[in-house]
Amino acid sequence: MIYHFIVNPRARSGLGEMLWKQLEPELCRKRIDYQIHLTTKKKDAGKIASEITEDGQEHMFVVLGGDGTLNEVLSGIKSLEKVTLGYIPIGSSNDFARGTGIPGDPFEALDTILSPKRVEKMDIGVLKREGKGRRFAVSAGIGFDAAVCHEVCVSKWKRVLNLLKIGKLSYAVVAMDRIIKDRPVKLELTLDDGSMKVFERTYFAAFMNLPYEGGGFKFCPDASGSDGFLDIMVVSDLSKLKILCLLPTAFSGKHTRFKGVTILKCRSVKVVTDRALPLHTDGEPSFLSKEIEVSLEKEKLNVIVE
Ligand SMILES: Nc1ncnc2c1ncn2[C@@H]1O[C@H](COP(=O)(O)OP(=O)(O)OP(=O)(O)O)[C@@H](O)[C@H]1O
Repeated sequence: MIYHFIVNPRARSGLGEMLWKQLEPELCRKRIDYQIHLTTKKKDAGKIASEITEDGQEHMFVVLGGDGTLNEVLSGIKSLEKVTLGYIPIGSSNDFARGTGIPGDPFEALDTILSPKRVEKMDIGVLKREGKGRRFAVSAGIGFDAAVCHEVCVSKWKRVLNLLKIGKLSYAVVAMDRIIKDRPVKLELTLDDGSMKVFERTYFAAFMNLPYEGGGFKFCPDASGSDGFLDIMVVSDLSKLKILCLLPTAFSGKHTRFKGVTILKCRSVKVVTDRALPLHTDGEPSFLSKEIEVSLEKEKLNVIVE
């Protein structure tokens, strides 16, 4: 089967193009049958994936980019179960690779794809708002973490820190700023078992398919991309000072000990807030909303993990 390489040359401020130039000779040397699809702008990766999968046949994709490019590819795939995905992580946050165990080194990741030992059937999440769905592989969120994604996308910090090779710090820098500015909301969760949980002063809720988001925050240490469940983390009823203390401990997953951090598991959840909040899927910001539904797609995606 032909390998479709979908490459974001602009990932990590231009590193994508440089790495592709280093990896391509390896494909030629190994006489791999491949086709290259370079993105030229936002949303291109989704269009490419959609066009390739339109024929309803099985396909092999290799995504070279960050979590954002991977998310766009997911959104374009017609039938998830007909695609086998290899991933070469070169973004600034790389939470998909971190959460699945895909090698962080691009050459090692390419070797894994070309000689796979394990292909996992992975859950893919979907966030629905006003009847429209957006897929995610890592996480979706409402509130503070989504506001951080919005701001990282427009802030100069990510570009500057990427150039210094510490791009993942951009989330931490912007997070500090948002904590100071954001106001809490009332949040109601209705889980698929019928139970309802109400949180009076909520800063954010993260719906995690994998353990990490935001460049290494281990928000749901027990999340697994193949268990058929979403893990939810709600941060509520805490002072801003406590949130500031809590965030660094989330890098190791120790934040779950704090009173005010609630972890839940479900297959689907309805979310209502008393004020419209920003949303994100895999760090890609989307609209503001007061009512969303988060669940898993019925079809699973075949992901080369080892
Ligand atoms: N050729 C392109 N030019 C400009 N933007 C692009 C291009 N291709 C993709 N994009 C956009 O760039 C954004 C970020 O890309 P990507 O996720 O690959 O890298 P990153 O931001 O460095 O990594 P991460 O998402 O892990 O932080 C995505 O939202 C995507 O839509």
